[in-house]
Amino acid sequence: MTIQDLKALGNIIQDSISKLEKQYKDRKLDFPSLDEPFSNSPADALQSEPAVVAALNNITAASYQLMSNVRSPFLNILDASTAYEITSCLRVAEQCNAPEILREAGPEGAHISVIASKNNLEPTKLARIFRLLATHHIFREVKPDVFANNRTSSYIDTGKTTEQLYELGVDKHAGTAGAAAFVDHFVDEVMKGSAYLWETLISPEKGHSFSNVHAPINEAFNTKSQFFTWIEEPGNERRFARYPAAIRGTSLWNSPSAILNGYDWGALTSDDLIVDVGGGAGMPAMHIARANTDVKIVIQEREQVAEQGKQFWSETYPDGLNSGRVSYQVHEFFGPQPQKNASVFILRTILHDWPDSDCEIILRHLRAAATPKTRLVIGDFLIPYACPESEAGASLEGYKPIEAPAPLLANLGKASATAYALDMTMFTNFNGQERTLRHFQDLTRRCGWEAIQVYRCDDSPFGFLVSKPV
Ligand SMILES: C[S@@+](CC[C@H](N)C(=O)[O-])C[C@H]1O[C@@H](n2cnc3c(N)ncnc32)[C@H](O)[C@@H]1O
Repeated sequence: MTIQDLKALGNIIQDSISKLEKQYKDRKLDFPSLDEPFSNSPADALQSEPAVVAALNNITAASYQLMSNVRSPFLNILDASTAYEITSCLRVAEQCNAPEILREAGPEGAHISVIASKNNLEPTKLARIFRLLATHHIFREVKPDVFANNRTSSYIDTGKTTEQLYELGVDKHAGTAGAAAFVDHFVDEVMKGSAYLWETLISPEKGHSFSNVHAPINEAFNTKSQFFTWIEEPGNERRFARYPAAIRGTSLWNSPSAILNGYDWGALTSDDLIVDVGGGAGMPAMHIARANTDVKIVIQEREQVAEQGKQFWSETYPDGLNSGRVSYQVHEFFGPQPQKNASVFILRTILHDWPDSDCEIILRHLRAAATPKTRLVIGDFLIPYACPESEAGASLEGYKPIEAPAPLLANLGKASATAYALDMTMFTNFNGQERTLRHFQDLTRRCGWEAIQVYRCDDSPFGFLVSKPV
């Protein structure tokens, strides 16, 4: 990197800010302030517009690349070596219900002793934890030892009162979109599992294995159970209870309409049936059901999760279930598929949970139940390389590699980082993985499906791959 390259990065930032300014000015809005709590305002909603997303991605990628260039290698590597401290501190803040306590305190904030006493914790230790977070722009220290929410910290506010939260046996995440549960899952079992990545790689038994019980989480928690079995075992009650809410949170990592752009749902009629295989609490299905009020949807899940899902629907969109248009079916996807007349099978964030050999079993069962008109919609990250794709890339209708202006990394670096973090999470929990488009094309072809189209929002590497039976 030369001074010219630094200037080029600076120019990308300047240009992108000018584009943002125009988008906001045109609508007579101001850009949301980091100091203010998140609200579902028009200014917030504008952040999902493709032109705005493109500018935000360029700013994110360029500023992180600029920062990485100008800092000393030792400080860069030290930051990377201690990133887990942010994770640990975030866990404390979430467990303490700090976003909710600070919402009630208002913009003036609350002295750390308020958070400490509500949680029976030592206040000076807690202040240091919140100061680290504030230094990373999560919470604000408005006066010495007085903290307030900011845009980022308030995003994991469940909206519940502190009185509700400290009631015995309360389900903190019930009825929420899942942001806090998502954090809670990552900062607990995923972080602990991830700490054993190296031990797993060098394990004579697990290192070269693609078995679903040879994941870092198996090493970390000394268990031989696959993740979905393990999380239902005694001792994991809290983890299991929050898991469906955490999965709801996966609908927040790109614009809420991403699933709606994932297929031509509007073309489906009341004669059509969508089968959401491993549909979880059914957040993506709920988006589809609200947008297309004709189509029928069956959400298939394991028994306990189906019960959790029904509970969530009855709290948030009871009409879906009451009208009979949406229903849950208990089904394990490693067995034969009972729905033989589906227009669409959805597998959203399912295949990334499993190594290839397990995905093949799932895909073959769906293929056996497919009619010639059935379409398979796989929703997962389509992992870009960190270099220009050229001959390594795949091509398919609707697929275009990310176009990053030089000298940005070809995959937009920090702006695409979630995809790679999720890839490592899939490794950690399941010995699963996120896949490139070509990997998906090969995998589906082996199971009697032909990939025909990609639908992807421009805002992230997350995409929807449509296949037809061959
Ligand atoms: C990552 S979640 C995805 C949920 C949903 N598709 C979504 O995108 O929100 C994976 C889901 O697979 C379900 N699952 C795991 N093993 C299963 C099995 N053998 N049969 C059916 N569902 C299973 C889990 O209960 C979990 O809800």
